[in-house]
Amino acid sequence: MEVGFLGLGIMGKAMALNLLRNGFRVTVWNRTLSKCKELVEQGAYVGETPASVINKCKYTIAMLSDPSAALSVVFDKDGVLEQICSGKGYIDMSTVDADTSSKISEAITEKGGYFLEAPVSGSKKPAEDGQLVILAAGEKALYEEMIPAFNVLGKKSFFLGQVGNGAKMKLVVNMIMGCMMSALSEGLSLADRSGLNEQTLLDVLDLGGIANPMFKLKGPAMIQSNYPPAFPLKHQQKDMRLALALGDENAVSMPVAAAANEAFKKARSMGLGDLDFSAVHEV
Ligand SMILES: NC(=O)C1=CN([C@@H]2O[C@H](COP(=O)(O)OP(=O)(O)OC[C@H]3O[C@@H](n4cnc5c(N)ncnc54)[C@H](OP(=O)(O)O)[C@@H]3O)[C@@H](O)[C@H]2O)C=CC1
Ligand SMILES: O=CC(=O)O
Repeated sequence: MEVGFLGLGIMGKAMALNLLRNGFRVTVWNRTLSKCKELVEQGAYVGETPASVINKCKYTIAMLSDPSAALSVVFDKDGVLEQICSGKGYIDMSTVDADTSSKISEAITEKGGYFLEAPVSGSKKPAEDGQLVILAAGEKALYEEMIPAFNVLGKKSFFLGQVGNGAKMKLVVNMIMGCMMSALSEGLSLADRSGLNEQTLLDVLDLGGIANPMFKLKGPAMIQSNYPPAFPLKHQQKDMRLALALGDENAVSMPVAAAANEAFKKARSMGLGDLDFSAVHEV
């Protein structure tokens, strides 16, 4: 199977490499072209623009930072819309809001193309290991055609119905994750300042009902103030912001998420946006 891949950041690079390793023919594009080099060494082709990737490939996946990047790659000059046409599928796996996804879907469908949103749960390591959880919505036929690729990228795919449902599910999940990370950060600080051992706190948490892989993975590094970026904090704050907007639209009161968002905003203002989201511990 041949696929195009737009966006080779932390996630996109790992996902495209996985597809290559599993026998897919992959044509990549990244705004900063130098990031394509490692993929080319592993057998990928390079497209000069998003439009040229779409022209070459029947299916193209995008993994971009945020709504403005996702829109720009589709609507700007040399973008996806210039070449999308009947028989071609566009799969946006970036985390964006439902409105952004719907705008992209409408534009692609108008040109005769197929659209699927398919944001993922799981970070750098699950992306490297093909263990993502895929939250797809949109064109069911395209979802079914993408199953071979999703089986390589993820451990489980959900088809959630109409466009927007994948985006919303992803935002709800990440809103919960951001709240949990904020709570862990406060707990570690409270333990430390009140004379307790932080590692002992992690050991206690790991044996009880709120044990989870994220605390276990990130906790020990947080104690060392070590935040190598797997999921950049600026993206977690974007997800909190978009989840809160979804709460506004639906009149859902979210005081815990609002407080956590303030902590992530503060962390960004302290220049921590490119570190892992666990750097909210510094706030
Ligand atoms: N990291 C993680 O653990 C996870 C991330 N996600 C989501 O996946 C998406 C990608 O995340 P991640 O890989 O970590 O992010 P990175 O910041 O590592 O990569 C972002 C990518 O978007 C590109 N980009 C940014 N702005 C533009 C633009 N205006 N036009 C074109 N390309 C642009 C970047 O290009 P360039 O290299 O030129 O800057 C890069 O390829 C985000 O939506 C994130 O929320 C979802 C699950 C887990
Ligand atoms: O979006 C981030 C993740 O870990 O999932």
